[in-house]
Amino acid sequence: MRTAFVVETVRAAERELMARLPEGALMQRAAAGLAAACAEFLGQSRGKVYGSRVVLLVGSGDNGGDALYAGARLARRGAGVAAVLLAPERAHAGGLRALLAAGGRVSTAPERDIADARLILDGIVGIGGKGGLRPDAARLAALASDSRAFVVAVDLPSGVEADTGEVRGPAVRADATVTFGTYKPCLLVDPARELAGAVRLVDIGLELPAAADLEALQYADVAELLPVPGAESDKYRRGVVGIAAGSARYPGAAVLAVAGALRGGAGAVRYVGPAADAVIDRFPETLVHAGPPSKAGRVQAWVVGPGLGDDADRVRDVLAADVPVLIDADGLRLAARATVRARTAPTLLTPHAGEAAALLGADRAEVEASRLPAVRRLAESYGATVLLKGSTTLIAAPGRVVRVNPTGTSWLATAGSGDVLSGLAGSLLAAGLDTVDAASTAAFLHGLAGRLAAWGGPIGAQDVAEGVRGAWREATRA
Ligand SMILES: NC(=O)C1=CN([C@@H]2O[C@H](COP(=O)(O)OP(=O)(O)OC[C@H]3O[C@@H](n4cnc5c(N)ncnc54)[C@H](O)[C@@H]3O)[C@@H](O)[C@H]2O)[C@@H](O)CC1
Ligand SMILES: [K+]
Repeated sequence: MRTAFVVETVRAAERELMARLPEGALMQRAAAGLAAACAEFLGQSRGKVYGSRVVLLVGSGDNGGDALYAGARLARRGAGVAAVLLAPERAHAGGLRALLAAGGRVSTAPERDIADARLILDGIVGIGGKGGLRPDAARLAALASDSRAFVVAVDLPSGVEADTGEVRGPAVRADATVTFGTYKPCLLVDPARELAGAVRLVDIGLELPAAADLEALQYADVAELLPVPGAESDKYRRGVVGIAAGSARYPGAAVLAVAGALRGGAGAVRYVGPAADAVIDRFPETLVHAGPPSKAGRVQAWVVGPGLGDDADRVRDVLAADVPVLIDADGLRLAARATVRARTAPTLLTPHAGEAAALLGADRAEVEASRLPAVRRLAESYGATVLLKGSTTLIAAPGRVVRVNPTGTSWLATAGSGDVLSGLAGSLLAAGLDTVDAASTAAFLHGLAGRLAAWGGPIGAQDVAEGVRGAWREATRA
């Protein structure tokens, strides 16, 4: 599991460690890791450290100190290093001395130095940043982001909100971020994540609490969670998932949800609704039923909503079932909050940003700008697990660590792709995973399937569904 911690927790762990180490030791560890990563970045772009022009953007805190010490190390290896000091009298004194002693200099022409640089280190602010970047810092951030240089953010891109991933004003756009001790939430959650580039973690020996503030499944976690049929399995023991989706107007949503469900590990898929012919045509293995969901026969989990139109009765009937229910698309509009809260079996909501905004009474843009607070709020207000779809899909449940999906791809932003995801997650629920595991495993497979299917080109929702098997294989092989 990849984990991230908020600033307060990182600070506490740093204090605890600093008390046991000689003064400055922690910063030296950080700077050494940072310099090594920079040397590698310089090497990768077919050059070398010796003779490379490096510019340090130095704020007045320890983030600037890291940049200065790392710059000193690069200068000792022959790089031409210039430091742009935002507040010369408050720059980290030890770091500046080290840089000058190693042959580095203070820039007197920042614009020219930045334009000539091959590598820029953003040491403007780290976890001590408060509010939006001040104007002089914002100007440097813009110069660096627009430059031809490879930009390395120190700890995090200056200007982003460390704990939430929000970006409220100007910020550095980095090609890579070298972060210390642990990931911070902003390195995993958009819009900040997008500004971080490739993230490198430098171990500085922090001891962090067992419960993270944010976590992301890795291949090994997914492999462990995915249900594998045993010798004693039959279709009922593997779980039956019910799909209440589709309408005369939108039969395709039913087909796609079933397509996802068939690849999600349940032993059988039961379809209930008016699109049975379309479903059977495409997937003859589906069990279909024309009456209300409660009369369809036993299922271990329901998916309700994709392409449902205004069929509130079907939603009400499904919500009355005493099994886990996934609510998506039209179902989200039709499910009363009080009904969801009153359920005793688990509920999983899977809105995209627009649907989440409608449920929260907020703006879509606001939800997209602050995904992490939004998904937490929604989970609390419904007393349910919420999977918020988007550029970084998040999964929250009351009392649980929020999960972020690491496998997304923008090619998944295609019609019907969400229907496949809901079927897939519903199938995993029926197979016995809890709501958080089912949602995060489904998002992981779905993202991977999208990537495998896309290969850098456009895809449709059917391609994603067909990619799930390959994704499953890849996840369990690792
Ligand atoms: N505390 C530790 O033990 C370690 C800290 N390290 C580094 O230290 C950083 C934290 O250092 P600090 O606590 O000094 O804080 P920062 O250096 O992150 O930021 C504080 C400084 O930035 C300025 N600042 C704050 N908000 C600003 C804004 N909106 N616009 C412009 N300037 C702003 C402040 O005036 C202050 O001088 C970490 O991110 C990391 O890079 C590492 O050296 C590892 C060890
Ligand atoms: K920074």
